[in-house]
Amino acid sequence: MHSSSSGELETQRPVCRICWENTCEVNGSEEFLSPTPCSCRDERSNVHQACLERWILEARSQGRFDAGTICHACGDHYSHPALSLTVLSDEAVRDAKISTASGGGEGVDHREPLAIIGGTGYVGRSLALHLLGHPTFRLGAIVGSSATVGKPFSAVFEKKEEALAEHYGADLWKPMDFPTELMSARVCGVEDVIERGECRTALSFIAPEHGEIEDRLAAAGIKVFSISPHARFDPSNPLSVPEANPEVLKDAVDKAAGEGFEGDCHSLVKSPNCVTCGVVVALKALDAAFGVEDVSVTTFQSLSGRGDAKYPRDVVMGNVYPLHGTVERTGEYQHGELKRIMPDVKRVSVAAYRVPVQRGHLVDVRVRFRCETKPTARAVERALSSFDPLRDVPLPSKPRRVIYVKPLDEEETGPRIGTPRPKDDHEYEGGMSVCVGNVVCEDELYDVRFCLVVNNVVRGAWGAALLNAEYWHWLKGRKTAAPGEEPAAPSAAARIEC
Ligand SMILES: NC(=O)C1=CN([C@@H]2O[C@H](COP(=O)(O)OP(=O)(O)OC[C@H]3O[C@@H](n4cnc5c(N)ncnc54)[C@H](OP(=O)(O)O)[C@@H]3O)[C@@H](O)[C@H]2O)C=CC1
Ligand SMILES: N[C@@H](CC(=O)OP(=O)(O)O)C(=O)O
Repeated sequence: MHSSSSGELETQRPVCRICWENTCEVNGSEEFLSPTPCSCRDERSNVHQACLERWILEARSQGRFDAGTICHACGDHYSHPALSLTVLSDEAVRDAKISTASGGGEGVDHREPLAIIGGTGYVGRSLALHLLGHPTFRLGAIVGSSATVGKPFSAVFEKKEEALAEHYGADLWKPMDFPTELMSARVCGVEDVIERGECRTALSFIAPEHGEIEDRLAAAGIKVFSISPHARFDPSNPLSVPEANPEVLKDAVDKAAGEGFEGDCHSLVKSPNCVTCGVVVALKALDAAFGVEDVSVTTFQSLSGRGDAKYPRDVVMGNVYPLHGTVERTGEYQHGELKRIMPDVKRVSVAAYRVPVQRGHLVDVRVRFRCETKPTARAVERALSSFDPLRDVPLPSKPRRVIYVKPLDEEETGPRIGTPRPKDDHEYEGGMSVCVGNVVCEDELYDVRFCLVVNNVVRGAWGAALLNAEYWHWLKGRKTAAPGEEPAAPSAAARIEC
């Protein structure tokens, strides 16, 4: 019980068992999960959903892979529908006996095997951890270059993680822990995947100069979902972010059905650049509500955006530098992709910078609207937070909230801290939600400006490819299960009157 300065006892308010506050320290909610997700009782039964999700992710990143399935306080198995993304069903975890292309393989696992191309890289390693608990896909093959083929995945994983942590230092870089569940996995080559024929779906995280690997897989009849810039601007390859342009994959599946699905593998399903993946959902939400005319984007991109390639420490530490004119074409990609996904936007201006942050890209977005009467900041926030165009489509990796709108941090004592911030705001819903804050409409040049944090490794990389794979399979399932019956058409958010 708290006591006030006058010595009077204040009425005790229930507190969350994780943050020890009534108001959630993650998102300001005062609601506790109800019903309680485990057998914890009395004062331990109260828990904010966002706090629990954050705790689960932290525990998992420290190698506790049963976090999210079992409550570490009472030992009970979690069951709560609202925890669908981060908390795995008991069944999914029990069944998660990983069989890899060259080892493991005990037990029956009915989930579809996925090949991860570029699986030994930064994005691939992060996905390998996540797939341990995925309800419909399992790790089928970890594919690397000739430098790593045949090696134990654990040795490659740990060596690369150690190298990054040593290079950037513990203050900046936190390595991922290797999961014991994958101890028997070995790295394999692309030819192994093609010859074995077990994996019919591949997620590709490969540099553009090795893009022919994707073409070889496609030619072998394997459906490839890729984040690589390779062939990303080829109009025959769908460029898809399911919440932003759901019609693109839907059209592709309709077309594939006409060709018999197995014959469709020639087209690669592409996700855009990591920044585009985040910015485009916010812009689509605003376009549906107010009509987007012009967009200016300035990015502050974290170091993990370049995977295992290490920037010289003395250049990046305590520094910021423009990416324009360097080998990194990130700004150029964002410009072209925004124009392709939102062809009605008139003018797009992009400037990209690299900053010494491990994970999470911060993006400053400025927009001019088409609507005559300009919206208030609150109306913009409402349009963003209510955006849910796939609400009727049940995909395991789809965030419950596509966009989290964050109010300013308000502390009773001490100054307000500007928000959102990459370090603190990149893990909503396991990194699949985009976080928006700092929404300002009093600007002399633009109708609104705001900041956005996108998790470049999850929402901007493997999560983007995985969501496309899930959506593709869902659309395909609907198509083959009930010919003639269309999946519920995802509709854009309702237009909000200005
Ligand atoms: N990091 C991020 O946040 C994002 C990255 N991307 C894009 O994703 C791709 C991968 O990114 P990231 O994981 O960060 O990169 P990394 O450099 O960390 O990983 C590269 C991967 O490619 C493999 N590889 C390299 N050469 C070959 C080859 N000749 N044949 C087969 N495999 C090969 C590497 O294998 P080996 O270990 O054997 O060398 C490794 O698995 C890039 O195109 C990047 O632009 C997109 C969005 C976000
Ligand atoms: N290059 C991006 C990551 C990415 O999205 O890759 P690409 O631009 O190759 O699609 C970054 O620096 O953060």
